[in-house]
Amino acid sequence: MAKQLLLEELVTCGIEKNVAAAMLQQIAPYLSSLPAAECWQQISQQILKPDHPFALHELLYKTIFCDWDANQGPPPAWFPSDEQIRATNIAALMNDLNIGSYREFHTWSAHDRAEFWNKTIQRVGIRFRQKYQQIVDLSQGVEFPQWLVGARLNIAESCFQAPEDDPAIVFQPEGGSLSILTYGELNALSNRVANGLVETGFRPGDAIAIAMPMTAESVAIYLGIVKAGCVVVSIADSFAPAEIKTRLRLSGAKGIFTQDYILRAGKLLPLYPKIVDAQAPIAIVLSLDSSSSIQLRPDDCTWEEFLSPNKQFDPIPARPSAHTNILFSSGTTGEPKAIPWTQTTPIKCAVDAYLHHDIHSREVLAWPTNLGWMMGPWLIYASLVNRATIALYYGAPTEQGFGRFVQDARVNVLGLVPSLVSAWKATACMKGLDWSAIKAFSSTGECSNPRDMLYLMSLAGYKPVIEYCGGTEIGGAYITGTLVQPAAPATFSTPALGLDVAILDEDGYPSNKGEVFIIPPSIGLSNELLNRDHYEVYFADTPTYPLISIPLRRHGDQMELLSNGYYRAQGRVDDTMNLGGIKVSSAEIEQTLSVVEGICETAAIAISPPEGGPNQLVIYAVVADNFSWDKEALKTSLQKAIRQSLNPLFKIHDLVLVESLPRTASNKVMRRVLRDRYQADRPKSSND
Ligand SMILES: Nc1ncnc2c1ncn2[C@@H]1O[C@H](COP(=O)(O)OP(=O)(O)OP(=O)(O)O)[C@@H](O)[C@H]1O
Repeated sequence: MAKQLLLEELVTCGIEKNVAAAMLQQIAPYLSSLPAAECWQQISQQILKPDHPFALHELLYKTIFCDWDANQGPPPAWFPSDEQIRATNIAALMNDLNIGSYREFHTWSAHDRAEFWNKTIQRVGIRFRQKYQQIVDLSQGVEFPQWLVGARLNIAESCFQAPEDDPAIVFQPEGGSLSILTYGELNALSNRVANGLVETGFRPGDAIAIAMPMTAESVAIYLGIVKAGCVVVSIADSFAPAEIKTRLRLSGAKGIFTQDYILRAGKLLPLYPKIVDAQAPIAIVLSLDSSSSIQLRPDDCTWEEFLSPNKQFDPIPARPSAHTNILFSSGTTGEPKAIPWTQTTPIKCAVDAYLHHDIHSREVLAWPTNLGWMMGPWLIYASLVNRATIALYYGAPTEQGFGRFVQDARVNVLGLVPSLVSAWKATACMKGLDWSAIKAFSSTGECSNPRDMLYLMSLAGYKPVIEYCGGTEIGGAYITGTLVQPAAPATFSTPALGLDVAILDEDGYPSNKGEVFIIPPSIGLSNELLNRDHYEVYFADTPTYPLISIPLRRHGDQMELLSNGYYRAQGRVDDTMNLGGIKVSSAEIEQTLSVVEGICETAAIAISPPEGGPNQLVIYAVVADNFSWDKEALKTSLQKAIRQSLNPLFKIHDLVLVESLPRTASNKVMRRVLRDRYQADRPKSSND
């Protein structure tokens, strides 16, 4: 089919008629002469600009790829050039190993895992006090691997190998200006923390919590705790006292670092009183607002009182399996799990970042998060082990101030959760900024939708989005992307290097769509849980992969392998529904609905009717502020989208319009809460 583009179509996107005419003249030769991929490369890099209306970006993308086979998922919106590929860390390693193609490289990494980790540990320069005699001992089975046998290390030491004067952290308080903490300064500050801990009476192995925003100080505190041989207990600052209390109890924390207030969108929110309500142990309190003299409990002390003047500290070496951090999963599917990270988990963070995000020394990496979510500690190791710079903005990432920070700090890799992009798209607050320093985005936390990811790519003149899916108990990703492969919005191009995945159907046979299992072992995969039986949670009753008879590790996600070898996330196994005998994931329905005009976001849930019988599909939807909707008309549009793109048999039973969707503290939609809410409200809201 010849690609056609009409002047009126450009004008409808908001382009002035004479500008549109000139643009059409530029575009037409590409459209008529080049294959789709090349045509898109030319147009996306040379004609489309971040300031053009997004409707124009979308129109051109759809027109150019009008013949694209939808079984392959969305078409790529970024293609690496040979020069870009040659400059990557992956290419350097492939060159070393004399491996010619990425697929071959992944196969090698998954088959010769010991050698993969041996090589990458050397590449990123992990420091050992005593080197390992063996990379992995699997004598007790892949479910119980012993990594780096015989080694002694303190992983914080691997964070300080950049020149002392290089920037370790670039940061900016809300309304303030950019500041830099060098590697030398961060090292000295974390040593003062480690000395402070020893002087206060803490001993190696003690668990010490951090409940405060991710700031230059909290990064120094994190590294100081690890240097002292203690264990960080990461608690997100947004939690209520009861949740903080549970996490302190589960981890047996003996002390806590916190802050008096948090500044968010111009408001001072008290944090220390929440710590007191949680009956936390001895607290070391940083002060955001020096004018407020918050009354401390008798045993608590201020940051200034706590900090040792001694800037030298010899980090305590430990076994590879020693805990460094206790994290909690987000609890999307139930009670959060208390997951210890060992001295080796950070190696997974650093190696993923080195290979998949292609982090080089002195590059700047931003990822709005908190130490309470795995991406917080991940960001520390991903940046510092690779001698790069962490970029921290203390204000809300939903506002333009954040975008300006990304511009001014010359951020090279910007990570985020998909809901942040929806917010930026809804308010257009990131328009007009210069994000040209960005070389890649990364999205994690929950399923993204292709439209929002295309929008994100367009904000920086088309740079790839590395989808990054894993979990707290993985220390990184099990499935992701690279900078040596084309990037298609909201898809993954590869299982993570150093491991492999298997997608199985309900009967345990390999399939293109179904539950995804991890083929272990890998550095980063957890070996213990504090509040559950690790083997029961991840290995008991999992199928054995037919061809290789290795026990598979459960993760609870649904995945689809597309015909071009890329993957698409389908949400959690628990969010899968059976509609009229056909299995479908909520994520698939939500992705389909995301393109309907006026829709900001949706959550699809299945409800069992009280009288029994097949599940019914209920859609919760948030609509755009400026959209004048009529519920029945909207329901018809949604139904039409499902009929056209998914399956005419999936009938929407009910549409519920809401202001916002319930989310976990880490921003994940809690469909189980919606299911409970709908069942409870059913007589009122159902249209039976
Ligand atoms: N890029 C992504 N695309 C799709 N889903 C993602 C992505 N990144 C993360 N996720 C989802 O988040 C999960 C990991 O989150 P986390 O470790 O916080 O555990 P959780 O599953 O949310 O919590 P719990 O185990 O307590 O239910 C993944 O298994 C996946 O379902």
